[in-house]
Amino acid sequence: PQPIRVAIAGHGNLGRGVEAAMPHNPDMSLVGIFTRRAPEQLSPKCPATPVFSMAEISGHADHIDVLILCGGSKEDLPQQGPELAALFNTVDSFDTHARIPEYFAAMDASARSGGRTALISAGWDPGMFSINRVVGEALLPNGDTYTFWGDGLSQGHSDAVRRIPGVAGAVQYTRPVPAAVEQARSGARRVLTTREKHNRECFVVLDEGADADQVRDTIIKMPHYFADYDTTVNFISAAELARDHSAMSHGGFVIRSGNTAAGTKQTIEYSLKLESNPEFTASVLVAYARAVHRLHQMGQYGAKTVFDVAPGLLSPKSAEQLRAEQL
Ligand SMILES: NC(=O)C1=CN([C@@H]2O[C@H](COP(=O)(O)OP(=O)(O)OC[C@H]3O[C@@H](n4cnc5c(N)ncnc54)[C@H](OP(=O)(O)O)[C@@H]3O)[C@@H](O)[C@H]2O)C=CC1
Ligand SMILES: N[C@@H](C[C@H]1CC(C(=O)O)=NO1)C(=O)O
Repeated sequence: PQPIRVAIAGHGNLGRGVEAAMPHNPDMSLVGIFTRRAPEQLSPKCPATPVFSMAEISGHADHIDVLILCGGSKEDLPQQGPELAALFNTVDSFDTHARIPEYFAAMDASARSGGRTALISAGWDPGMFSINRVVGEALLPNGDTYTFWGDGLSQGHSDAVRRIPGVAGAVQYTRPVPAAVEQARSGARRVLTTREKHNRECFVVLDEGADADQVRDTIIKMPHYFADYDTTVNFISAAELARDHSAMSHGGFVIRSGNTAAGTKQTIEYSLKLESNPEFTASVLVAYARAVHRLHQMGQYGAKTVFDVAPGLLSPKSAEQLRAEQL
């Protein structure tokens, strides 16, 4: 069969991660990268990959099977997603959890208008962790679920800080609170508040003349990202950011702790240890691009989430092969 023709919209950490994932997926080919910057500004991993201006993307709809949206969730995807979902089958990693219902509705209307399939909020959280939360509570109805991230770099929170006027560069680390992790693992099933579970720490490079107190205040009060957490903001130089904060490792785990009968304790745990958050997330997006291509061929139009995708659709192997090898 013809390779699945994949393109990237947005060339940042995630977009570069998709480029890195391509050689591991020989049933796919990368046919282009689209950017809002001047194409000649970009240096694709493979110099042969054509780079186009985002402004001309509508002219490429006929030779792209799946467009992987790699923009930022804070500002890019809410605008780019609905525009592109009418023209292309799309996969994205939209992760502003509180806004997922409204984003789903906008993507669903747009994808249906174009007879397209749009898989939103893939990745690991939302994404693989979401699946494990849903399966965990279905399997152990009498139980509690805990999600912990880090210690590591959240790309969504880092992107959100970078969008603040006066910020030239930034990263955000998510730090689980040890006492909360202990509580979750103890099986005591205590309710833990958002603030009790994680602290957040930002390292920010300011533009010349920017007001540090105003930037700190904007971060700490930012709804959906920082308002519900104890957050520390450190101001550093661009050189320090490049030297000390280029690694993007992360990870975390989802625990479902429950009882199947009085006193019979059962625990499910799914964990990730990631040396590169963007490369792992991009690998998830590429597997879901395979599923979206198949869903579209099956006439499954509109917006989907990871809850709607049968695991077998992620695999390049046939259903028969999977039954024989992995069941
Ligand atoms: N669901 C999940 O588990 C996860 C979700 N995510 C999501 O992925 C999103 C993207 O993260 P990430 O790739 O790290 O974000 P980046 O900041 O690296 O990139 C976001 C966009 O900014 C533009 N950009 C990138 N670098 C530059 C630059 N040097 N100068 C100007 N513009 C630039 C690119 O658009 P253009 O090329 O058009 O200029 C790019 O698409 C996050 O906001 C997060 O929400 C991330 C990890 C996990
Ligand atoms: N969406 C997150 C992926 C995980 C990490 C995270 C956090 O550290 O708050 N929440 O979800 C990201 O952008 O890295």
